[in-house]
Amino acid sequence: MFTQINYPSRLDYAAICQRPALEQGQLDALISDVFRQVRSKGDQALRELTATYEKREITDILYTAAEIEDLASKTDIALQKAIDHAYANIYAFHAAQKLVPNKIEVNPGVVCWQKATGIDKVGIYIPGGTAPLFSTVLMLAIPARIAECQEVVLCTPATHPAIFYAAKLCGVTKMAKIGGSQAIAALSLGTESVPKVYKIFGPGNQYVTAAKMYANRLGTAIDMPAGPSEVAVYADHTANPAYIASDLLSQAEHGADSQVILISTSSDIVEKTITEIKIQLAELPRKDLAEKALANSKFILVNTSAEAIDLLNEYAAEHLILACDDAEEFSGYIRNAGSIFLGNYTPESAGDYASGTNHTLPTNGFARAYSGVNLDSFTKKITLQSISKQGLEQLGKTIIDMAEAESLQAHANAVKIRIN
Ligand SMILES: NC(=O)c1ccc[n+]([C@@H]2O[C@H](COP(=O)([O-])OP(=O)(O)OC[C@H]3O[C@@H](n4cnc5c(N)ncnc54)[C@H](O)[C@@H]3O)[C@@H](O)[C@H]2O)c1
Ligand SMILES: N[C@H](CO)Cc1c[nH]c[nH+]1
Ligand SMILES: [Zn+2]
Repeated sequence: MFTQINYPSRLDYAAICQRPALEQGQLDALISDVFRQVRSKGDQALRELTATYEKREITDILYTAAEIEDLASKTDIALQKAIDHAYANIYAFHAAQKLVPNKIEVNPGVVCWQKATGIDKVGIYIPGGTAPLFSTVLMLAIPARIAECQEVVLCTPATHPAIFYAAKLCGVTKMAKIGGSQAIAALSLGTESVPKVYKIFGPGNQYVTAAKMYANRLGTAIDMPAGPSEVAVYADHTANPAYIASDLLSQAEHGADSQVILISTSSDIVEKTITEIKIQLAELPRKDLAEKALANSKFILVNTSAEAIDLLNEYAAEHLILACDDAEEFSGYIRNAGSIFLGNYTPESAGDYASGTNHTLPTNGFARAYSGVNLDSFTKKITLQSISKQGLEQLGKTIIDMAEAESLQAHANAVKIRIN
């Protein structure tokens, strides 16, 4: 079902950190062909690729305002309330990330500061291959709204009413009926119906993620590689095996190429978690997908918490659950993870939906170098400075000395002409 590894050495870490992946050469060929088709045939390519990869017929690429309104109104009332609650929490957490204006007088008369401006045109991808992830609408459209992005283009292959309800709530009006790598190509290149954007956001399967990385090479910014979901759980003797099993299964059910990892100092916890997984798995509607993901997964026994820390930092999980004594102190030793969940009462699904943090997170070890989506992802920072004549008189010699040493006389002259 999964691989059990007892007391690995550092030499085993590279193999443990491997995620399931499609054959790279074939994936690259598919993605470059999709981009080629979208570049040459625009909307018509989107219709053809949707028929090929999704067995769906589409005529108009964009939803009309009336269609959005109609679909949104079909959302169950209890679900509307849940989405409203999640909206408020996600909004509050992201609004608190706004840059506080801070002018610094670095020398008398020399003042520097920053301002953040929203990226004008952004594309947000909402996954919908095997599950309609309307929660992702909130995760992307809320920070886009707070950042005051001027144009937000939403692409999704899914048609669940809640996607439209969430989009309406967040003020998104441009929605395209397209998914997969063809949606990413459309956002990157532009077509008759889909505007070309400056930055593409959102999670997705390996096709979507590879397409985002391809778009990035063409010059469109992306949030980060946010591919197949994963979770690592660190559990000591204080953990609850039933809770751990539920958390591991919550990410395993995302797709066959998800991966879940349990690292524990207790063989008893590992054994009991395995038993719990079997019990809980049997009841899941997405049992088949979860089972396939478990086949990619690893349960690892380590000697000490220090070894666990080492391995967790190497693995750089998208989600890390710390089911251990003094989880907050333990979290201080974690350098690489997308998002950390502390203690026995913080399930990972809280962050997926409603606690307020963003669920669009780096996978496949990219948490070593990337952050998850946050308000900053939707902004650029512009620096500003204002120098008085007296300020320039004081700073001038430093600038002139440095410019002349770099053999850039015109740079030095721009100061000399003002102060001499
Ligand atoms: N990292 C994160 O932040 C995060 C967040 C949410 C979801 N996810 C992940 O997003 C993924 C969603 O995947 P999904 O497949 O359900 O939806 P998706 O919308 O990402 O992809 C579905 C689309 O992929 C295309 N596709 C499918 N098979 C193809 C093939 N053989 N060739 C070419 N194109 C193909 C189709 O166009 C299809 O509509 C899951 O892996 C999930 O774990 C990640
Ligand atoms: N766990 C996903 C991120 O990897 C996000 C999500 C959305 N809905 C459910 N889960
Ligand atoms: Zn999830």
